[in-house]
Amino acid sequence: MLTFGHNMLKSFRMNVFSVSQIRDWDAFTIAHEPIHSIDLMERASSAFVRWFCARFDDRCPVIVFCGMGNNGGDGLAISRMLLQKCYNVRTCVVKHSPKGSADFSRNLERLESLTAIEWIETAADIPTLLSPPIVIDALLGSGLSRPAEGLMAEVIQRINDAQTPVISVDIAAGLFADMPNAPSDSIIKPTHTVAFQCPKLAFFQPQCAEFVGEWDIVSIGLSEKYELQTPTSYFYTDAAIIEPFTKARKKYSHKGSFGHALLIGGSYGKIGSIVLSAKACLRSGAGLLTVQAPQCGYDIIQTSIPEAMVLPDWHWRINTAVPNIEPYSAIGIGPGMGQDPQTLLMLRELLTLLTSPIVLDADALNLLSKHPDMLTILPKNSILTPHPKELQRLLGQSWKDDYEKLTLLRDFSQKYQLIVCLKGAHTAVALPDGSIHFNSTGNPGMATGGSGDVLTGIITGLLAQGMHPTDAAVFGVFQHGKAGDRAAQKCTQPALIASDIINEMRW
Ligand SMILES: NC(=O)C1=CN([C@@H]2O[C@H](COP(=O)(O)OP(=O)(O)OC[C@H]3O[C@@H](n4cnc5c(N)ncnc54)[C@H](O)[C@@H]3O)[C@@H](O)[C@H]2O)[C@@H](O)CC1
Ligand SMILES: Nc1ncnc2c1ncn2[C@@H]1O[C@H](COP(=O)(O)OP(=O)(O)O)[C@@H](O)[C@H]1O
Ligand SMILES: [K+]
Repeated sequence: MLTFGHNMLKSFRMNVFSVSQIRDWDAFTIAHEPIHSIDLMERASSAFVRWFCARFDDRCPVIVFCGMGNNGGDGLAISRMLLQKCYNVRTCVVKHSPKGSADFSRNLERLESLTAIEWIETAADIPTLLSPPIVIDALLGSGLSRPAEGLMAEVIQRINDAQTPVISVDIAAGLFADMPNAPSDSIIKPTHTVAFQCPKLAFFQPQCAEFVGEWDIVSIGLSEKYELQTPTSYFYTDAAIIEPFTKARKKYSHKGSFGHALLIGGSYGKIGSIVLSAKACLRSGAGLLTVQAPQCGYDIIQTSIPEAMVLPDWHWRINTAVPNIEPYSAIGIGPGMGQDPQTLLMLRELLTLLTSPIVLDADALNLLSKHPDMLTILPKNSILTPHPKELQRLLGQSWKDDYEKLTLLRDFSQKYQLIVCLKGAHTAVALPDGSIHFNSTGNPGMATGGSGDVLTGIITGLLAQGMHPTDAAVFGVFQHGKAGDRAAQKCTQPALIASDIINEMRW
């Protein structure tokens, strides 16, 4: 029955390192490649310039704002490279320190032979950005050690006021890469961030959205060995995830080879939820699907998804019956289910019968929140798919910022040994080993009723086919977003509805 093999997660994730790890990674590469730090800076800067030139031609005037650390050093090298490509470039350096870093100083010498540097030593020196050029922000990078203040804060403010495209080198000036800023901090609001080698934790935090903008990663060839040997708890799931899972079906396989899923949900007025889950479950490749729903859903489900079998509850409006779980290879429960006391009894009884992981969403999560004792009887590696409000209910508390939210998410997942997919723009999948996997796909068009029901169906379908629960969660979240992206391309984000995600599912 196991068609996908065992936990393939290791082969398809990009590490998200902390600032101190990035610094060590840098040093490791310099020592082991070996390469001089100035040449590594040259490599980083040319990677940025390649990205930049592919998007902006040399008719766009460019103004590069530099600090005096290595981020500023990158900025100086970028200025030089753009000048050599005949771009119209002004270079301004904020004199925030008596002395620049060694590689900043080397790059300053190299640039001074090509052009005049404009030093910003007081607010009066800040150039007016009237006919808006493109701003490259190389003021401060991952070496930020305190919030930007004084002259630096003033420059940041002026750039933000200019309403011009701003491209941040590595990370926006003033933004901490892996810890929260205070609301009053001065931070560049870039249209785009071009980060070196790996994303920063801040890129996945909703509270940092305006300080990140759109973002891309450019490779600067840091040591692969370091990446493999250095433990981290944060990962980014990119398109490489698809490859280990794209296996052709065996010639003599049959519907029994792909599992039998059971979905439980729906209630009077909310049968549509379980219909969406059911369609997505079948599209995920499950061999057979049974849907348990109240009587009122019988005709609706049989008519809208003839491929699914229906197990009607005796109750007209709600789910009450505990199913015989023996025939099923995976169970998903919750979409549109309601929270009637009789449904609660059914859920509680069902949980005591389980021996393998289950998928829980929506009202199943709300019932768990009200009766947290049930969390302890959930099979290890069960998959919960809360949106932030549902997570808050599960935790029984809120969080002061998005960083604390991640800590609470991880603690919860580890305490109960559950997989928790916290849904959002970069859905965060927390695993019982303490790792958190941020998703790369999806778009705001998916912020529409029923999108989450589709995800429940997908993950249940993957689990039914024998996929390891961690793979089913991370891969399912990725494919859900990917289908959403295809759907948005076809019908635009505002017009996207959950059914479009199902129609764009392909493996
Ligand atoms: N492995 C990588 O990712 C590489 C990174 N490089 C660049 O190096 C950058 C990191 O360089 P640094 O560590 O020099 O860091 P920064 O360029 O961010 O600057 C740090 C300097 O600014 C000072 N500083 C910190 N916070 C300040 C504030 N709020 N106001 C004023 N001054 C402040 C510090 O005391 C220090 O002197 C990266 O962001 C990236 O641009 C590349 O040059 C080479 C490879
Ligand atoms: N801005 C966004 N960017 C990317 N994905 C999003 C965005 N908003 C919502 N989604 C995705 O859409 C789904 C919404 O789920 P949920 O909130 O449970 O909706 P519903 O309960 O209506 O089904 C989640 O998978 C979420 O990750
Ligand atoms: K920067």
